[in-house]
Amino acid sequence: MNENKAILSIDSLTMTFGGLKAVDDLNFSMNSGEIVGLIGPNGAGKTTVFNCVTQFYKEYSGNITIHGDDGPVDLQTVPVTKVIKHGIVRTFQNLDLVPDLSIIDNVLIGAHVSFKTGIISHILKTGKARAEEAEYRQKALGILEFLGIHTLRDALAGGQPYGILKKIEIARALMADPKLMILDEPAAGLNDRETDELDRLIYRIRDEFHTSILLIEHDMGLVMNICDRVCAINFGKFLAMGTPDDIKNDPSVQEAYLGQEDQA
Ligand SMILES: Nc1ncnc2c1ncn2[C@@H]1O[C@H](COP(=O)(O)OP(=O)(O)OP(=O)(O)O)[C@@H](O)[C@H]1O
Repeated sequence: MNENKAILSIDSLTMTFGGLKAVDDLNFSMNSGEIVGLIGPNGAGKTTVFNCVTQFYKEYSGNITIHGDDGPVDLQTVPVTKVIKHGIVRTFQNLDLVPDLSIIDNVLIGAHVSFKTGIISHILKTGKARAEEAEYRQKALGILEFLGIHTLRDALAGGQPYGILKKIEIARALMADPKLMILDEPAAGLNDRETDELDRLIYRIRDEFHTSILLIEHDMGLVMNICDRVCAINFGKFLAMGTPDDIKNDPSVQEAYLGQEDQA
């Protein structure tokens, strides 16, 4: 599925730490419904790109634009806490869950951004707030079912295997009805069976939730299997963007990765 309508554009993105250009005049864009992988050797600048897109870093130069239903929005004008309102959600490599809460309550944390009734109504548990909570609980259950972990809904998140924890984080992100999901190393820590399942899950998320997916992943098998297109960077600079086959055969990409092996 590729609707050929831009969802995210990155134009001349540069992010500097002291004297170091972590991202250096980077340009790429992705279309609605696309699964795009951002790859590059260690220290290439991938995480910095994610942190700029999600506005965790705001001191960048260049433009990052989300093309939502209401037209293009320059994300630099959007506070980090409001980025989710523009349909962008992110999962973290270091899972950001509350171990002492049940799985479903962890997922419901992702819904607070969408609540229409105010916080006071929720504290006072007014009828309207209770109805809204019930509606979101139902939605959370549906998402847990989609991910195949609904029977665990009342179990504590703490102590669950890594594969389950990752699914809880994905469930929480899906509560926000994302237009663009940003996945930070989704396969890290998963065994082979879980990684195979992740391939299919990412497709199902794209197709059933009508979202685009941008991912950083060191597991090249996963990247090459699932991505429609791959963007390769090194030393913060654009190297190449194309289909997985184009990228595998691109001399500049091969050289960047060989350089990394030489250092190892
Ligand atoms: N907060 C920071 N302060 C200073 N330097 C940073 C900061 N974050 C990243 N860098 C530097 O910017 C460069 C790009 O780092 P970044 O983490 O974006 O790369 P990456 O491609 O995500 O790497 P990896 O694959 O190893 O996670 C590196 O040289 C890194 O040391």
